[in-house]
Amino acid sequence: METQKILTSSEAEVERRWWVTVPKVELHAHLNGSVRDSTLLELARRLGEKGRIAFSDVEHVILKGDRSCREVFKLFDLIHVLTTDHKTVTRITKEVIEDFASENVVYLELRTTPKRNDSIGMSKRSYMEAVINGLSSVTEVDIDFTPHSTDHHDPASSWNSIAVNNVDHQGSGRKKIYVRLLLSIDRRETAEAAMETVKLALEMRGLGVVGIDLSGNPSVGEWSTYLAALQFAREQGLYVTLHCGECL
Ligand SMILES: CNc1ncnc2c1ncn2[C@@H]1O[C@H](COP(=O)(O)O)[C@@H](O)[C@H]1O
Repeated sequence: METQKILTSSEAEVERRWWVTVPKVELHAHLNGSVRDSTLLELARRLGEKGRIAFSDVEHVILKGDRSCREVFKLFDLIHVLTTDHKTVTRITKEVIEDFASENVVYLELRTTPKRNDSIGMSKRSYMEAVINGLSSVTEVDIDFTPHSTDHHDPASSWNSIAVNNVDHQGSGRKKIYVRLLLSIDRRETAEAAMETVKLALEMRGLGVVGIDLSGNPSVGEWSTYLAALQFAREQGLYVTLHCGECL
């Protein structure tokens, strides 16, 4: 039987650094699941100062290591309270891309749930505009997030008013990351909201949207609610990814 060598901490650190240098493809990143702890703590502290949350109650929740499935979805609810405004969505998108690139991810499929929040004038569309603004504002690395083919480009689309900026300093020796997007349907959503997300994804194909994701707490909702939207997505040529029974 093969025995596994136990690494000393300095050997483990050498190995970790080596893995960072390896070019990688990341196919399963959730935007709000990839936010820096330091950013979450900063946002929580700010909301605490405004009296909207008790910072001391959430600090340990953010920093906790191992989490049960229930705790994971509770944490997502907290993260959404902290991040769901246009400015912060733009900020976290930029940071998440730069973090993946710094770990030598060269191709990233980033998924996120377009969210509607009438109290702050947020629609699913304006949420996604904030994401695109985040991609456009990446400065630390070169980024390619719009396919160069114009197959799905509609010159009359209102998305044209968004400043889309593929930054590419060819030959500069800078890191480069290709980013494509998936729009997620949360299992708490209605059939109508799911369909709205699919239609938004179709409009955004020229902006690097390649698919639809069904995610959210697996103990919530019925498959039949999303079926029509997912079938429509497939008929229209979008890829579909499903979370299924990862934890119960
Ligand atoms: C066992 N792992 C998982 N199973 C199911 N859904 C998950 C998940 N991990 C993340 N999400 C989904 O992604 C959202 C956070 O990112 P966005 O707000 O979309 O950017 C979570 O609220 C959940 O709906």
